[in-house]
Amino acid sequence: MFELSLMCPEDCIEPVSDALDALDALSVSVEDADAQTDAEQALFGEPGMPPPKDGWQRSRVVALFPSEVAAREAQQLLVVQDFFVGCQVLGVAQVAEQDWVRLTQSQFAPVDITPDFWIVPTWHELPAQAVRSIRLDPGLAFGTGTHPTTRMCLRWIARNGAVQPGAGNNPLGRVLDYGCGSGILAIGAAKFGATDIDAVDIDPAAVESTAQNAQANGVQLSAGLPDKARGEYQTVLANILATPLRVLAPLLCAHVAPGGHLVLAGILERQAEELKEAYAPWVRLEVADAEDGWILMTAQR
Ligand SMILES: C[S@@+](CC[C@H](N)C(=O)[O-])C[C@H]1O[C@@H](n2cnc3c(N)ncnc32)[C@H](O)[C@@H]1O
Repeated sequence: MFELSLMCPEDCIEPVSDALDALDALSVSVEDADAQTDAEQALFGEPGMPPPKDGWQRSRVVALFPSEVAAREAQQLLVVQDFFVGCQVLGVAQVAEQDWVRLTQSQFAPVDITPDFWIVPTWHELPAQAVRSIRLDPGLAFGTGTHPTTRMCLRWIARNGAVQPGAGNNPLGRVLDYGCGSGILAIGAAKFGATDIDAVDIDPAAVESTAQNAQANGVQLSAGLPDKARGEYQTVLANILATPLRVLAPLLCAHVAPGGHLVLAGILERQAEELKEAYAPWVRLEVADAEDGWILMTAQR
């Protein structure tokens, strides 16, 4: 394949990108031409929302074509357009062949939650020390075990789910994973002996992914949209973000059985007080763990 690289000011990015699409480019990407230099500029947008601007004042636009002829034809047509004034052709170059599957897979290694509890991609051998493991491949839903918020929840499950010798029922009891993403927390709870588990998410793709991952791990759980959460649970896990967690406070607390545990993640250190206040009418939240600026907050009803 061949890529056509252009330099464009911000106000030309949209017409140039549209024209490249119309010229059958396989893909069009826009990068900060000053990336990795002192002039680099971050463009922050809200998760799930479009970026605040089309690009940077000096943007590198790269279009991929199946052949050199197609790339050069696109170049010839673009340079005579009115909107191309102010843009510049950087060149046409062949893209080296890569094993993309291998390259992607190499970025995901097994993750240890505790010395003997691991998250392991399916293409990896199980580490010898993995007494318990979750087999999970990166997919559309959040939760591969690499994010500190997920890891802290899983560490809590490992600490609290291990059955003491001679003890009867599993201490996690009935479990609700609220905002289940890939289902990693619900599956983790199952791996630590929980048998009655509901996993819910507002995103239908996450619900689908949770059901598939549960099946691949040989565990039983019930995945669905949030209205699938019914009644009281001994353990309620919610790794979302501080703002939705504040809004969800009455709902989540209503699902915690008397004596049960509430486990919240997705909270930054500086947000601890606002979360404590939001949950104060129902429970007393405490910081139970911290990693890379994120905290885990828990409470018992
Ligand atoms: C950070 S991910 C956590 C995924 C997984 N539980 C983990 O710990 O890795 C948050 C998930 O919460 C879901 N979510 C966000 N707001 C929600 C809401 N109001 N109700 C239910 N799920 C929600 C998102 O769709 C996303 O899948």
